[in-house]
Amino acid sequence: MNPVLLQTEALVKRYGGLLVTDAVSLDIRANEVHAIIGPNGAGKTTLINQLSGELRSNSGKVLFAGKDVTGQDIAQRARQGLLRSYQITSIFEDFTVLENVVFAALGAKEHAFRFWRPMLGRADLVARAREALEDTGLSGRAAVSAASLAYGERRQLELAMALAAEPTVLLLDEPMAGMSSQESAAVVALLHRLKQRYAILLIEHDMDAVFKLADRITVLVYGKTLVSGTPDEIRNNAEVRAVYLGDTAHA
Ligand SMILES: Nc1ncnc2c1ncn2[C@@H]1O[C@H](COP(=O)(O)OP(=O)(O)OP(=O)(O)O)[C@@H](O)[C@H]1O
Repeated sequence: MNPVLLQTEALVKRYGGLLVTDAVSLDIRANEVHAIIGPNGAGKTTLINQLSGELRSNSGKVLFAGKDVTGQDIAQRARQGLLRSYQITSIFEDFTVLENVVFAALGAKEHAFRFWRPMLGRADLVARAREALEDTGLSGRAAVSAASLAYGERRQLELAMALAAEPTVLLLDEPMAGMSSQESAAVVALLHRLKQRYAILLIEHDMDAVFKLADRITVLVYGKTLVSGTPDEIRNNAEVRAVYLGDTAHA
């Protein structure tokens, strides 16, 4: 089995009396896509926020590459390679696609938020940014302003920005949401390639995409892990079919 890169131990998040993450323990291994699925309100986004460091947990642990990062904020975790796609830095509409990616490449490691334009003189960052654009299929749009991108292309740009920041683990919250079926298919193909290099935690409502991509699937219901297993195990689990997949389970 591939090494564990990210792990939670009995992670808990409460909002007042509402237990949103109920002692969740799971792990994400190198070169795998681990998908989290579950009904609306199951706590998927909350869990990803706890993993990225955007939300503090009430109890439990987050271990990244064997190190306890529970007390670290989002920037500290990002610098070590635990990256949530859209949260590294927001898109600057007036800058070009390439400039946005160069900025993400710089921002994750050096916190230098000044001298914007001269950054394009940094050959190492530009090379990394171009590679991320190539990976995400956006090379042809490098020189246009971010404001002119279509919705699907913006999601590709967010992914390119995460890649440029040199992740080891990518946290993706509904990367196909709002995309056309053609755009979704392109993202599925992209994530297939990316898992050769990274560990990916994927939250996605598109079950076709989940069952095509995931090596393991965890089903969350009311903040609790109902079951975790291979796509086949999940597809054939009677309880999962009853609470979530219903008749739409994909054969
Ligand atoms: N800031 C908050 N304060 C209070 N309750 C919250 C807060 N954020 C989330 N919740 C509640 O926590 C529960 C889980 O929400 P969350 O968004 O994590 O679920 P989800 O599985 O991602 O849902 P969806 O599939 O609809 O995106 C919901 O009942 C939601 O109302």
